[in-house]
Amino acid sequence: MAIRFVTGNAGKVREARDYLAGIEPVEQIEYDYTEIQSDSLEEIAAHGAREAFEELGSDEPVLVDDAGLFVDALGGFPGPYSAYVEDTVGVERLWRLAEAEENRRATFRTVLAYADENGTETFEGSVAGTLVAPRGEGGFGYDPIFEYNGTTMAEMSTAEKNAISHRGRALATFAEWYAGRDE
Ligand SMILES: O=c1[nH]c(=O)c2ncn([C@@H]3O[C@H](COP(=O)(O)OP(=O)(O)OP(=O)(O)O)[C@@H](O)[C@H]3O)c2[nH]1
Ligand SMILES: [Mg+2]
Repeated sequence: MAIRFVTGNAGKVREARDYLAGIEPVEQIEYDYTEIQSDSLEEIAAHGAREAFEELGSDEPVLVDDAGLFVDALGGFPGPYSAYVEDTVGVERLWRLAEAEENRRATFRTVLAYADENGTETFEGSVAGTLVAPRGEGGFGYDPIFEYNGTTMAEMSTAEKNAISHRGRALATFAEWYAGRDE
């Protein structure tokens, strides 16, 4: 059965399709579920997936992805507020904030929430890296300033990014659970 990926972010869809190719088709649905205010990506994603599954109707499962960039020297900022900060401060100025710090380590986290008639399951993935001056044309969001092993995520192909990224890791855990679930 197709999985309805509820998101306005085409980059997330590209990565999920690349990872789940041969497992299940992924359909993008642009439904604006409530992103509750919380420190927990898991709570935000699980709440969104449940709401979307109930509001959208039909029995096809839904998937929601809530992600954030946690900068060590900034106490984890912007974290769950990463989309708001991308829109207001912007990626370039967030880099300039980090540039002033000696410690430029950051972690990207994503929580995937899957909801169907049996309930809601969540899957987390994270990756630690270093913030750098923007490089690369691929990816989306903060990818140009997030370096992993000498390469920014915007310099990677979708498959290369999936092999190391927070989302790729969450998708791997999800795919393993999905293959073993009772239908
Ligand atoms: O460098 C990045 N590499 C990634 O892999 C990645 N994944 C998400 N993001 C950014 O982090 C915020 C998440 O917010 P978010 O989870 O609410 O997503 P969104 O608002 O873009 O879409 P959605 O809520 O409709 O799914 C947004 O600013 C995204 O651009 C990423 N940046
Ligand atoms: Mg969002």
